[in-house]
Amino acid sequence: MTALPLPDIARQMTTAPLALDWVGMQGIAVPLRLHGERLAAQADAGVSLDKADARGIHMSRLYLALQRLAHEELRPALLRALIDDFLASHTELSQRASVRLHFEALLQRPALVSHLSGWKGYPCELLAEGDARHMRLELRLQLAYSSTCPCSAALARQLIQQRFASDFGGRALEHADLHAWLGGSAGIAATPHSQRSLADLRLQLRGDLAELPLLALLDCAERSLGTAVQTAVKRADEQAFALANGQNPMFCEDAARRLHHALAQREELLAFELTVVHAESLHAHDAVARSRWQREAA
Ligand SMILES: Nc1nc2c(ncn2[C@@H]2O[C@H](COP(=O)(O)OP(=O)(O)OP(=O)(O)O)[C@@H](O)[C@H]2O)c(=O)[nH]1
Repeated sequence: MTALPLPDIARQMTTAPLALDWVGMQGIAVPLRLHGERLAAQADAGVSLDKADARGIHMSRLYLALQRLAHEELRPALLRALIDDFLASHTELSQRASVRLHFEALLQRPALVSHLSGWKGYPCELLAEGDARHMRLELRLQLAYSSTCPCSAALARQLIQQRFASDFGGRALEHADLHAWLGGSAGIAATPHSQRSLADLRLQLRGDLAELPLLALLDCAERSLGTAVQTAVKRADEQAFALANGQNPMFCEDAARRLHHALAQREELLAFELTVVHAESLHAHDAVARSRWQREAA
């Protein structure tokens, strides 16, 4: 091949000058290091194109800067360094930069009672965006849980009472009869409906955090709900789950409030927006609640 100079279109001037909010690439495959483990991720990386007459940005420079994700632990400082790299490689062109990472955090979760554990995948998204001075960091987490309808639970209890009145009305109660009745199908004449539900948390993190509080925030959210979906399950675990559901009936409003109150206590957060979706088994549509919070200025 002859060593002719290669045409460089990105360095040309455009004939239709206009600054652009964001230019970059989406869906770049990258490995991440999280808690020392390697994870597969997809990255969206870009910069603003502030120089209105510049033809294009230099995509390869952003792509190459992303390669450090493969070697360094994913923490806020690494994202800050990436934003700085993006801007330093586009000094004439861009004032703002962003990187968004999509990945699944695979975490080992213990069973409720037995000594078993299993793996649970949590869809995550981490966005860092900013200029040379400020960086906004947003962590999006999704977690699944079970919600039992409190209205349905009350209606079921009423039916059980009615069945009790019809089976035992007008006769003296014998402990043994009642015990047997409770343990049979007559004693649970109706069951409340429950459904797999999803919490979608968009959490704005403080910029000065040394580590990503991903696990702590997931734990906090799952604790507040009380009925996170399980991994390894033996009958003893299933019974504990039935108890947790029975003690925790939740409308979508209840779930949103529980999460809100728990997350608003977290020091790592500046703001959040949360959505809970209960994929109703009573209806063919979902019940949804949203809530927002912002830390008051000190
Ligand atoms: N700006 C821009 N580049 C694109 C686009 N689609 C593909 N590319 C390619 O991205 C490649 C990398 O661009 P640059 O980073 O400018 O590559 P380069 O000129 O070899 O690198 P530098 O010498 O660092 O500027 C080029 O081959 C472009 O053709 C696009 O829509 N916009």
